[in-house]
Amino acid sequence: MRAADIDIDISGQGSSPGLAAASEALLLARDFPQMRERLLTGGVANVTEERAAWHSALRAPAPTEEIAAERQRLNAFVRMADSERRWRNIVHIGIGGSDWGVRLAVSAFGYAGTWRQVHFVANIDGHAIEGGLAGFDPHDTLIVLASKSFTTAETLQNGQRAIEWLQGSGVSDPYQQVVAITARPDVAREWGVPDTHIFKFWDWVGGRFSLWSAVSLTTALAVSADVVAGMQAGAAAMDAHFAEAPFAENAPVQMALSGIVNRSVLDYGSLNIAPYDFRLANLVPYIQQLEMESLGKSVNLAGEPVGVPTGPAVWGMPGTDAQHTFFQWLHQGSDGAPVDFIVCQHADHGWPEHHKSLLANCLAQREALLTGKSFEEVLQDSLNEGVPEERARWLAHHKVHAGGRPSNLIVLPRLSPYTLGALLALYEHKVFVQAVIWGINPFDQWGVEYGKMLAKGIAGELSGKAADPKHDASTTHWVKRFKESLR
Ligand SMILES: O=P(O)(O)OC[C@H]1O[C@H](O)[C@H](O)[C@@H](O)[C@@H]1O
Repeated sequence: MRAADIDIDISGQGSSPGLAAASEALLLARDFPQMRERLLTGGVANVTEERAAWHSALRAPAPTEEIAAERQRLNAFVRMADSERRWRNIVHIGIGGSDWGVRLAVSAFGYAGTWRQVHFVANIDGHAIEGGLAGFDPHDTLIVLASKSFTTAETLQNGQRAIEWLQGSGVSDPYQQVVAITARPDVAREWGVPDTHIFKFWDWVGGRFSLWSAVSLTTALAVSADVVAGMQAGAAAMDAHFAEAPFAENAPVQMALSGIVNRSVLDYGSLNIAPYDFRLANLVPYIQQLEMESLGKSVNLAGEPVGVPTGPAVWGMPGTDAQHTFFQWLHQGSDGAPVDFIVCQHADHGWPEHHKSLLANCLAQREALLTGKSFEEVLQDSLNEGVPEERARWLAHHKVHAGGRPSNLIVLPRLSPYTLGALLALYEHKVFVQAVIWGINPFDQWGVEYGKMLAKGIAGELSGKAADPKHDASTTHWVKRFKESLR
């Protein structure tokens, strides 16, 4: 299958004419065409939060006037900063969707260094902001605060520290060195950020889709505005493919269906992402957030249990590092996991022998998982090497590779903003199709909200508020103990 310049080989997944017919019937029974239409036209796709999930509008070639105007403002800001050679350093402060996408784009296209240095600060751990500010000249640093809600504790606390750092360093007008990107411009204004430094996005952009919004300002400043535009164009091409291609040739649909079989029928509990590209290390956490926040649900839209296992745990690491870390588990462990191999046909460096090895490793790992090696084959290998038969038979049990482990091979012609944008949209739509089939809302994240709320309560207790009597005994013990050490 080919979609937006990307080849998607799903021949490593189970298939049969019966399965294809049943899958199509299931999609229709779930009103998939109508649900897709609602998603792509800005209807209320996120029913529990009563709003659209219209991130596709942000990359449409002809978006709304409001979106186009905000894009122009952002590009003008980047042009101004570049022409005046302002801000050698950027501290990008944001977390989750306000972080991973930008980190991914900057590491993918700025891997060989950028003239502006960027530090990403997400974690509430004070060491993160300490390291994020270290080594930068405060007079030549731009602080980018990226938060859709402008209420996220990590981002606000880290942002406060960064502003104090500017103030404490004698910067004459610190807020001229602060930019806010948010769906709550009013709150950013209350913080003191000037209007010209506030870039807006909208309530209907889910947090994990923020990459498509003005949050990509950091990408534009660190690498270039062309990267942002290229990623948008690639994602828009994948949107068009998703909207128009028949089910049998629709890459997100087909990837979704095999993922459902792997999870809900074959009972694989996880999905491994193996980008054979050093530049795509941050693709793993990006897809991890996309899939696990979206599909980490077990009730359907009617509020009833789904009844089958839903979204898998997503994990991974770039190959070939992964081969020396956990691939043994994939080859011979008792559980195994489907693997998405992602690789570029052409490299952008000047050492063809490295790329040859990379491609060979990618294909070899996939083949080993797929075809395996039987008892008879490994036995014969040992006998050919002269191993005595008794030992060879014993050894063969250890060397057997069951094979039959499912995988996808996703081949980009080369890593460009266009192909990366298309790849991300491929995964987004795959996740959407799976949510439709399982009947769940992929656009909310109540578990994250619950955790945030509890943390806020405990932070209050650590600052002296009365302990919540509803805590379990262990939490009560540790709140008391940490409170003492914080005095
Ligand atoms: O952009 P913010 O409002 O600060 O939110 C940052 C992140 O917060 C939570 O973790 C949500 O689950 C994410 O989806 C979101 O991206």
